[in-house]
Amino acid sequence: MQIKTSSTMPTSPPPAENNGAAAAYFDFRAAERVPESHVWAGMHEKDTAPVVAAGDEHDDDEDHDDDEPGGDMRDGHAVPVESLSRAEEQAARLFALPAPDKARAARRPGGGSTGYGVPPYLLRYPKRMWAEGYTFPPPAIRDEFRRVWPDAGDDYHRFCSAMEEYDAAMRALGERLLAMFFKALGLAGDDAAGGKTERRIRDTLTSTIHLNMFPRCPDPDRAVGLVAHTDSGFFTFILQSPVPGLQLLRRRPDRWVTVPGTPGALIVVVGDLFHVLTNGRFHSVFHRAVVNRENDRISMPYFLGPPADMKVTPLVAAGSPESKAVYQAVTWPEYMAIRDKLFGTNISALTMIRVAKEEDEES
Ligand SMILES: C=C1C[C@]23C[C@H]1CC[C@H]2[C@@]12CCC[C@@](C)(C(=O)O1)[C@H]2[C@@H]3C(=O)O
Ligand SMILES: O=C(O)CCC(=O)C(=O)O
Ligand SMILES: [Fe+2]
Repeated sequence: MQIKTSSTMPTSPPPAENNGAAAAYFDFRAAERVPESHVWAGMHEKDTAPVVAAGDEHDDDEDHDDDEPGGDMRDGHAVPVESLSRAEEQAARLFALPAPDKARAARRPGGGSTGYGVPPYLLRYPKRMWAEGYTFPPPAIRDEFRRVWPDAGDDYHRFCSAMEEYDAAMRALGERLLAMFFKALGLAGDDAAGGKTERRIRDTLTSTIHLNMFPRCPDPDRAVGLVAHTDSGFFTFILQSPVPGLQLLRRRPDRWVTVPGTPGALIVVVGDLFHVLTNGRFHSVFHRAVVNRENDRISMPYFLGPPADMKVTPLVAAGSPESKAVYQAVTWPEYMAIRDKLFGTNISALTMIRVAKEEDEES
């Protein structure tokens, strides 16, 4: 395996026992120290981007006005909040189950990303992260969680109903946000072509829920909850809880911004395929999760993206100064395959499908 040279990459080879798709998680609860298999050197050292708290940073070249696309989501009742807290509560119950119960639902080799365990892409890193995870597409909830609760009792039903409600709320929000993004880009449905594309994308949106549990950590400076990455799909909703942990990378100068632990706040993370779809006008964002000494943290990122067979083609607004697509059309699986091939290099998969230079650099 190739070892990346960037400062956030550890340099020792992966522990062999962690390479299986269904590798069991380390017993975080019992850990009094961070074992070598989970040590990420250099993560929080001076050579990486400094960390600031949201609100403490100043940015002169960006305007924060009331016309931002998400502006009118704030009033009214965009999201049923009880559904979100119920889902969080049920996610916590899932992770509190005995290890063998969770292990019954382990990812199956070749089973894609569904199941309990490290997502395949993250397994390629030589070190493990301080997290447990469970990934599933919402239509599979009932089948998937029979593996955890084979008796299909009350716990099973409570869990499944909570996840289904969470799915309904997030999907509705995703559809509304997509409409706002299209409007903001001047691609809204007034003209026939734009409207048709918008509808086609909205009506075929696929979603994936990834439940993360980041256990409290005896040495948070030497561990990583989730290594820096961009999401590959269109966009991701990340509900915030009182325990902070999500950090976003702001560029030029690079610094990690800690998202405050505001319960009920939803962060929208733009992914690579939305970057492609909007022809680079919406940028995908690097983000990561850090861990802390005191508290467990649960997150439930909700990923929205195109169906596997949809070629994502850059949308170029009529009458905009920019007149040609700067990215090649790709499907999600094609994009993942490119990203996978580039693992261990410092080359972004977006660069690989760029056909013309964007005016701003992407180094
Ligand atoms: C729908 C998705 C989105 C996935 C793949 C699949 C299921 C799991 C998601 C994550 C979650 C953790 C980071 C990431 C980078 C990973 O390795 O698995 C994400 C990835 C992506 O956004 O590319
Ligand atoms: O837990 C978080 O805040 C980030 C999760 C995330 O980025 C992911 O799962 O892709
Ligand atoms: Fe992410």
